[in-house]
Amino acid sequence: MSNKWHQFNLPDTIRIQSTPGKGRECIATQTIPANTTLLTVLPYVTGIFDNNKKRLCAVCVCTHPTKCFSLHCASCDQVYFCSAACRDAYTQDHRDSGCCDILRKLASLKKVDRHCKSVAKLVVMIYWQRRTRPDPLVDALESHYDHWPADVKLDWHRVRQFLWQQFRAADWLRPDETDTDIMHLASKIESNSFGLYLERRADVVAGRALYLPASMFNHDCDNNCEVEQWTEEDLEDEQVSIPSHDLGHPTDPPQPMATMYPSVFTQPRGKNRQMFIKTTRDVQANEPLTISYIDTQLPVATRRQLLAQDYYFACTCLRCAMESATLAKSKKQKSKKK
Ligand SMILES: C[S@@+](CC[C@H](N)C(=O)[O-])C[C@H]1O[C@@H](n2cnc3c(N)ncnc32)[C@H](O)[C@@H]1O
Repeated sequence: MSNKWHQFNLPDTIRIQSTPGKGRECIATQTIPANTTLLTVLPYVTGIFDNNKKRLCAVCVCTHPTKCFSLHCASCDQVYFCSAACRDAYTQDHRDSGCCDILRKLASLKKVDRHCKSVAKLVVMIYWQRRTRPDPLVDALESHYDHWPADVKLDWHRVRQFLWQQFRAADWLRPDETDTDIMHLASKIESNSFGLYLERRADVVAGRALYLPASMFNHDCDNNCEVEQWTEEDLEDEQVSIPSHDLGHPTDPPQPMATMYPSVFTQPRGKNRQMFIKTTRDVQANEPLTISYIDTQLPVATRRQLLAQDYYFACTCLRCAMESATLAKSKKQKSKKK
């Protein structure tokens, strides 16, 4: 086993194995019962989507319970904070404003695909962060850049040029680094990051984050593990109850109390967005440990299409193989009948 895989800091219950057609995958080293938490990971880097940047704290990644945070980084205006403590943690880390300059320019870049912009935000943060907190695991992540179709590469053209120029001017590049390396990082982010959901709104993806050790978990349409995220605690402690008629017209009939939250909290609302990976059923020793990247309730053709289109791979799981074979057989029988 390569030494670099040990750097993923996985627990003793997991080893990494390289499997043809699947790359590296996590394997159970022993029998693991259902509902066992295998990993608890903090994000290496998080990027909140522009349309939710006021709703999620850029440091602890908690969600404002009802509206928007007002504290923000005055230098770039791209990141918002739940509390002065989170703002101070961020600005202390970003005292050198190079990151803010690039984030601000990126936000105002015109005629750029929104998805590219949101991935590029993480690229900037990783390049900035690696100057003080490099992590060799970022280099070890899998990239599918070489498989990107020409139209996707074209969508990226402007952002690619922008990042290359900015990183060069800021002196952030390693001596032999090229603009293709920047694109490989963009692809690694696409293939290895996890969606950040609004707390209590599991249907709204509000950003994405890299949880490095979790990036070693492959997809399976019959997965035996699941991912959970968690942040907030004591959410209710700062809510203020206001009689609703204070908010409405004085002649309105009396209403029950309404709950309000301040736009700046006295304490950080969370302890970063932790990710848990836990088993959903009993797993045998030497069995691959897998999660699902997509909705596994979908029919096989749709699942395979989504995985190819969004993740650039043809799923080699047993369920796909069996359902694809059944589908092919029934199509053959139908065409014979005709
Ligand atoms: C998050 S990474 C998982 C770790 C990866 N295998 C590696 O070696 O770095 C996701 C990548 O793993 C591969 N992969 C994951 N699940 C797969 C599956 N069911 N079939 C084939 N390849 C898979 C794909 O290349 C995918 O882009």
